[in-house]
Amino acid sequence: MAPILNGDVDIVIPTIRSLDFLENWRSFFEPYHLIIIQDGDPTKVIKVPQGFDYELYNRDDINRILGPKASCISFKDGACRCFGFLVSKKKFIYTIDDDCFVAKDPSGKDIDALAQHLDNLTKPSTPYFFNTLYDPYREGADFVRGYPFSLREGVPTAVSHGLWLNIPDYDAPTQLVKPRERNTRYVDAVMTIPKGTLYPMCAMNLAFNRELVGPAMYFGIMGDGQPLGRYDDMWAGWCSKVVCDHLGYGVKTGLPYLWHSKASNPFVNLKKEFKGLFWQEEMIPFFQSVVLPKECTNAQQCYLELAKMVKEKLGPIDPYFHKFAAAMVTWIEAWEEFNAPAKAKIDSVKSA
Ligand SMILES: O=c1ccn([C@@H]2O[C@H](COP(=O)(O)OP(=O)(O)O[C@H]3OC[C@H](O)[C@H](O)[C@H]3O)[C@@H](O)[C@H]2O)c(=O)[nH]1
Ligand SMILES: [Mn+2]
Repeated sequence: MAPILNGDVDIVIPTIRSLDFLENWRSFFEPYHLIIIQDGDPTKVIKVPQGFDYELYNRDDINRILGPKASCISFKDGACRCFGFLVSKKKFIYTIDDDCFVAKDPSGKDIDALAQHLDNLTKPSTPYFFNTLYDPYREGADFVRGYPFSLREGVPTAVSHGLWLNIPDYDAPTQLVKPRERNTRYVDAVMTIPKGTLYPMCAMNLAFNRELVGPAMYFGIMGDGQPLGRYDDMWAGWCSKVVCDHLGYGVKTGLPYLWHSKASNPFVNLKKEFKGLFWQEEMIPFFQSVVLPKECTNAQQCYLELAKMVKEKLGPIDPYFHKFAAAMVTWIEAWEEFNAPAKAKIDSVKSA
């Protein structure tokens, strides 16, 4: 793949707090364009540190730009970040939370997380056969004996999922029983998540190829007025993984690390996550059973088919999933409006 230029990347940041953390990233982020999604009170002024090239959207902007379609963008939840994915025109997205800082590798060197993500995204993935020496395209590694030569070309990588030192991304029950647990383990590896395997995608340190999988990176209707929260990235991770598996794209996890500085309130988190803790026992078998039609040849078409399946298969769990399926269609309508001129198969879903 051609080398990535600064102009090929947007950094999307959801914030309901402050952007002071950007000072810590200045040497790595200043050459790139930022898309800041200001959640919460739109009258609050969020200061962007001097010298960054950015566009900032608050709730009033989202409502003005999307009109009635704004109903598919969450309010009072980090899920609002997907508005930035929608309005971006770039090939690559990196999204990061505002309480994440530059981590150091075991040698004490600052980790340029964005550079590692872009390296992950420009090298192939190996979803069809696991390489036990991890990333075979990395300097100093290769495919091990017995690895089929017919599979060594790999497939395009659509998602790069990074990790976090210090505060781990635990669910509320785990946070409650292990309040002082910190992740101090730096694992020097990047792995492809095998085809057919789902994973808990965390959006704290996440990059993806917007052209390959952008339409499937919808973070759902969470937060204010919704029965669920903190399953925004999980939902997007399950949807994007089944879409990548169907389209023959790869998903990687591992390096880079960043430093997650603060734990969110576990009691608030428990309230947000509560229904998800048991609904996920039905959502995950649903995603594991998804078979997308071969006629679906891009992420938009796959996503509209998924929306139909969500309505049919998860709708019986709770009326929320009917709303969710409708929001998935609205998201694709908005995506088409802002991106692909070609009309997706929206009519067929609408008539379903
Ligand atoms: O109402 C809100 C709450 C938060 N944000 C922004 O979202 C980012 C994550 O917020 P926070 O660091 O408080 O949550 P964590 O529990 O650490 O994050 C995990 O869970 C929520 C997300 O899925 C996140 O990706 C996970 O890592 C941060 O930038 C907040 O400012 C918001 O916009 N609106
Ligand atoms: Mn956090």
